[in-house]
Amino acid sequence: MVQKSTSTAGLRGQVAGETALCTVGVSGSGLTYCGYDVADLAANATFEEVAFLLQHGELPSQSELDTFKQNLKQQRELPVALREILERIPKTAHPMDVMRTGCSALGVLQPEQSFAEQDEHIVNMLAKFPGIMNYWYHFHFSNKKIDTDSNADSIAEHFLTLLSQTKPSELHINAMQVSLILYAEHEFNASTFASRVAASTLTDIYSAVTGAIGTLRGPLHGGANEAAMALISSFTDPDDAEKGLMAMLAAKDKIMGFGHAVYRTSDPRSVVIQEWAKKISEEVGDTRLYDISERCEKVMWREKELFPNADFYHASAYHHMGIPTDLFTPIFVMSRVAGWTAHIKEQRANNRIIRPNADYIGEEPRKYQPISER
Ligand SMILES: CC(=O)SCCNC(=O)CCNC(=O)[C@H](O)C(C)(C)COP(=O)(O)OP(=O)(O)OC[C@H]1O[C@@H](n2cnc3c(N)ncnc32)[C@H](O)[C@@H]1OP(=O)(O)O
Ligand SMILES: O=C([O-])CC(=O)C(=O)O
Repeated sequence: MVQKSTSTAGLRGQVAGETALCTVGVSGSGLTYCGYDVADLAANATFEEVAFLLQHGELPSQSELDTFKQNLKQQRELPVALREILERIPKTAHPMDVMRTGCSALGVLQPEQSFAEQDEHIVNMLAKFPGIMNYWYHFHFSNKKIDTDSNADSIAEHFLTLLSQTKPSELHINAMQVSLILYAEHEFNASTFASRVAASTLTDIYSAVTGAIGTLRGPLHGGANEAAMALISSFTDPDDAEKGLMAMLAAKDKIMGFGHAVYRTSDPRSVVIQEWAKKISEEVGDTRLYDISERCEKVMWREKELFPNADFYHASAYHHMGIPTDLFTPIFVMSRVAGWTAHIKEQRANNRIIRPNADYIGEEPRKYQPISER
């Protein structure tokens, strides 16, 4: 069994600030957004309701939700200069680099001039991120300059419509709603903390979100959903997965999509997305990757007491929704921007620059030596 670290390396277990947005693992495994259980939200809410909740601390009334959705719809079209920038980013770029550059470019073209404008810029990012990803993707991979202004009712439907260039099925729209809700917020995870550190310098909102996107990109964080896809698709069937995993564990490899810095026994998001992964696999009539995933879960618990995190079952779910693997982590961005920006607002509302100390472990004080004497 893996010994879960009790050291404070990586600031593990340290309190680094206050938030009213989210609790993670308080009862060992739970997750709440502004007091609501994430499983309750995933079963009943839309992503827009959850984004509003994170931004305003309360669920919207019908008229508040209608106005919020209307504002989001009105901001979907990308400025010409941004489309030109996206066209110049090479086909070989990683889509997360496209998202990072797209967000940064938005901050150049439509800068946040004062914090009083922050809500407008949050709507701007929520509305435009699906278009940024899909405009670049279609320009390079289907030789099309797509219209990013769809009539879709939700961000979930809008993203899937732009990607497939057809009307997505209700099953896929509902699965994407759930996925966006599960990914929306997670307390002081690495990318959110990065956004709060940036915000604490009183920088603009696009700079703080650009830093967060770069932080989410890594395989130990959001990039794990893509790495989990690479893992499960490297196995031919569940028995092959068991054999392969045992070899990887013997070689002390990290198994992507397993383990967590805070949860100790389970990630409450995993069981929710697992159900959707099963439904979607059965709908396409191909449960091979899902069956492989289930076996991985069994082996990892038996061998290491490690459990699937939010990313693991997203891999087979997204794959069978026809989403290219490289776009998995950018979808995480389209959702987590709701959480990042809620934290940026919270940091700004009660700010002190985040500037911890370090324990010095270097050389004792010494005199400069001229280069001729070294
Ligand atoms: C949405 C998200 O960002 S969820 C996280 C996504 N990331 C991944 O799935 C990547 C794989 N997982 C990991 O690398 C880790 O579990 C992390 C980064 C998520 C958490 O890291 P930590 O807080 O350091 O984990 P923890 O303290 O529980 O780890 C203790 C031991 O378990 C091992 N361990 C943890 N996760 C794994 C894993 N997935 N595979 C193999 N061993 C693991 C660690 O290597 C460590 O062993 P060591 O002390 O010999 O180095
Ligand atoms: O909280 C973390 O460390 C990582 C995580 O699960 C998330 O950001 O969703």
